[in-house]
Amino acid sequence: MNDAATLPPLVEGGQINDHSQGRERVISIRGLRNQFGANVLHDRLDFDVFRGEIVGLVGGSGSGKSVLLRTIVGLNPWREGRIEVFGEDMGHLTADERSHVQTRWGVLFQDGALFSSLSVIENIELPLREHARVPEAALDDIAALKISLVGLPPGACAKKPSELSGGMKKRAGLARALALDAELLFLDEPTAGLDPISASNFDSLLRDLQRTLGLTVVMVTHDLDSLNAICDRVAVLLDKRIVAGTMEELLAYDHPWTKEYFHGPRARAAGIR
Ligand SMILES: Nc1ncnc2c1ncn2[C@@H]1O[C@H](COP(=O)(O)OP(=O)(O)OP(=O)(O)O)[C@@H](O)[C@H]1O
Repeated sequence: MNDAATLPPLVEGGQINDHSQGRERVISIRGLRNQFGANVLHDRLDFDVFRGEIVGLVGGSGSGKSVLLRTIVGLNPWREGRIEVFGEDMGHLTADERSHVQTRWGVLFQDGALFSSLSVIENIELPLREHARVPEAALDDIAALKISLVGLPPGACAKKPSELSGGMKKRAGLARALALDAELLFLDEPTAGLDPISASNFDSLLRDLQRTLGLTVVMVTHDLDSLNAICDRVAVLLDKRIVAGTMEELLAYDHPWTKEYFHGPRARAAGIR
């Protein structure tokens, strides 16, 4: 793998060109280093995410995409660097401050499966019980609202996750991630394992929710169709750093990995050119 120094030049926040003007940074990372033993995953990594955008996070297998998401949400202690979310310095929060920040984001991780012993509605009520002071009588109504928001029929409420299709499970997971009225969503390969039609329906749902709720979304994906269809910008984990830009900027970016990825046959099949 090339050394980070060989990356064509970037501007602030790992961007190819500056898109920051007049925009609020919901996430701002500077100089991040993550390392497991001798395995350095992130080094001098900068990354900005602006309010209201959907950013697709891509990169080779094992390049550290999931670890980056887990680091931002506080599930992975990092070695060096500064991470701000909503302007809060994530390295220096009290327990109360951390718990408050956590109510402003939702996560749908690959391993964040729904609890199989609970019904769909009980799964969605969990974060409401844990983090919000919602009166018991209002829990069912709020959870039912979230279930309809993600396009699940009311009949899904009482079902166990095992009774749902793959696409419905993803929607239920999304409803849980949105239970606390999150402003920011972290999704780790949300369309993995879905057939192309269900994946495309999930993408449309995400785009609709992002528009109507004003969400900011960071989404790890291997799905070039999703990248092309719904992402405003794409962030590539390259040589331990983030290179972020619009699809056009990445298509023109001079690096062997991006050239192969964005100009390969799978990209062409997804309509990227
Ligand atoms: N807690 C940990 N301890 C040690 N190594 C870890 C830990 N978490 C992740 N790794 C290693 O870090 C590397 C990056 O993992 P990560 O899951 O972030 O990759 P990824 O880019 O999401 O890959 P993929 O696209 O294959 O899912 C892998 O080699 C993984 O084994």
